[in-house]
Amino acid sequence: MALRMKNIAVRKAAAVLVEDVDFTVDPGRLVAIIGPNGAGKTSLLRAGIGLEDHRGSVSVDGADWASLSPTERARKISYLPQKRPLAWPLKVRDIVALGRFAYGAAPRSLAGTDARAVDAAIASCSLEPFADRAADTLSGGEEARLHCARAFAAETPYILADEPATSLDPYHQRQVMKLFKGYTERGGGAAVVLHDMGLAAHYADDLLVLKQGRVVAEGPTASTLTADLIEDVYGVKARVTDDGVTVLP
Ligand SMILES: Nc1ncnc2c1ncn2[C@@H]1O[C@H](COP(=O)(O)OP(=O)(O)OP(=O)(O)O)[C@@H](O)[C@H]1O
Repeated sequence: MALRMKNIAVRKAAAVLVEDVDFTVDPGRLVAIIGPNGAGKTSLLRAGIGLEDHRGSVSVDGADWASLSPTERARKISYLPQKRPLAWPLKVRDIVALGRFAYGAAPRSLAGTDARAVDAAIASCSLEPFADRAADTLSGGEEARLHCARAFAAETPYILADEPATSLDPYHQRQVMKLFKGYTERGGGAAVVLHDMGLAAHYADDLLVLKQGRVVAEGPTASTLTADLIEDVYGVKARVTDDGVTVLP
């Protein structure tokens, strides 16, 4: 049981965006994908779920991703894209209910399992006070939790999230990471693109480190995230301690 990507490569004309990346997300693990701007993190996630033309193969719990129908795929992996525009002023509860779409649930008439999944997702993301508000009235932190709730409502075994904590204040960044941690503690497998190495150090079980489209390091966070790695990948000096990561001036 795992989400496995093998030999993933993404090219656009002469540009190599991702080259020969192997990547596994195991149930119960939170993997942080880190690397500088343009390293290929988004391209890898998009290729992994078939949104980007690519070479290589993807399997989910033993099933070849290419052979799954759109509905089967939507029941396996939730994807939080980097850009998450809210096109309509829908109610928070109705947006979370979109997570049940792959089960045939109509947002305004949820029952049984669907209603329970939506209520649980709203509760786990502390969105009860906002459930009947128009989503375009939420603050940035509340909106980030809304997107997490939509993903959790789908009750997929895997979630891929592209920078879910970016542009949030430190408190809300931690809140969002705790949501993913809770999801993996309940048995889900999550891969989360992060730019904040402190968050990665604190919350991720494993790291996948990309640079110029290639994997330069991977493994358990504690042994993988070193000052040498940070200098090699980002070109900055850093101090890595049990308390976290400090990027030096
Ligand atoms: N259609 C395209 N043609 C050429 N290059 C592209 C195309 N799409 C993306 N790229 C380039 O591919 C590289 C990888 O982009 P990607 O968005 O995957 O990186 P990223 O690691 O997610 O970056 P960031 O941290 O800035 O979000 C970037 O240099 C980007 O400009």
